[in-house]
Amino acid sequence: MDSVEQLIKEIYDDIKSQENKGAVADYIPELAKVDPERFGVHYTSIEGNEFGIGDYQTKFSIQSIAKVLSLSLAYKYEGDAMWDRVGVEPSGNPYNSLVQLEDENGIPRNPLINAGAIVVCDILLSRFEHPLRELLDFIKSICDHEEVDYNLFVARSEKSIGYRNVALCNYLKSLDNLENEPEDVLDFYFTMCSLEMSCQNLSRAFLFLACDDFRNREGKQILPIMKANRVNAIMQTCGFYDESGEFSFRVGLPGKSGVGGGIIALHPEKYSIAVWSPRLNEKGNSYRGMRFLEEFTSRTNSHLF
Ligand SMILES: NC(=O)CC[C@H](N)C(=O)O
Repeated sequence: MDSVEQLIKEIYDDIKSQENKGAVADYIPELAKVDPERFGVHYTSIEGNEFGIGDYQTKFSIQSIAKVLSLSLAYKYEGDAMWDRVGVEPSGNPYNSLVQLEDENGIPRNPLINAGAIVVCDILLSRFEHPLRELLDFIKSICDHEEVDYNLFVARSEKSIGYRNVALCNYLKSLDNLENEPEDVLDFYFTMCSLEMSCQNLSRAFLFLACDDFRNREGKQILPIMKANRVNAIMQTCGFYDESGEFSFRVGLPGKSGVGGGIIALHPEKYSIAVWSPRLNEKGNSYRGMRFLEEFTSRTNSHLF
């Protein structure tokens, strides 16, 4: 463990001493207020060894990282029937793109782009009486009941400018791929994206996807192994939108980014690691997060390929 700690510290210090590039996502007014120089990393091994550095305990807006959690919950209950409504192919397009939906009859390419995540929200809305509470309980069950919550200021802030997501949602409805009213689905989507977690919360929470026989504190398995494997496969191929190939190439792990500047990545049967740094590259992924993880998997020789 010492050497992993040492390595994380070295890479962290090294990247911190270099110019920080990119820009904070300011299209969501609340997110524009975040200090762009925040930088945190937290590592959790499947044996439970942990190490954090920098702002690893500060909660931030996890945004699209939440899409993996809602997908896991929906897949757990809905099973393979959900793949009739959302695909599992990389889109090669930005996360909020509308272009493929018309050609592909309203079936989004995958559940990690906005259109696909909106369909997943619709599935949860139809299945549960209190879907937001259900999602939060699910997350608490995987992160040892730590304090995590939605930030309703961020949700409202996104709603005030969420025109593209309104368009996506209405379009899905017109193509018959939403059961609920677009307004309700969007409220759920924006609130889900407003979830706040720290790097420490995230790397602990994602162990259920890294570890085949993961059991939470109550001794429960969260997802059957084959389902967890498939969620990982979707993260590997679709977790970084039109930079998914690049992340696979450079970092070589399943992972997911969010416009709040967070990235979670995991190595099956070894560890889960979260990085937060709000400045984003032009594809909307954390500049330092990508750099850190590339260095980390190169120097630990844990690129999966
Ligand atoms: N990539 C992201 O994190 C995008 C999520 C954000 N809530 C949006 O829909 O624009």
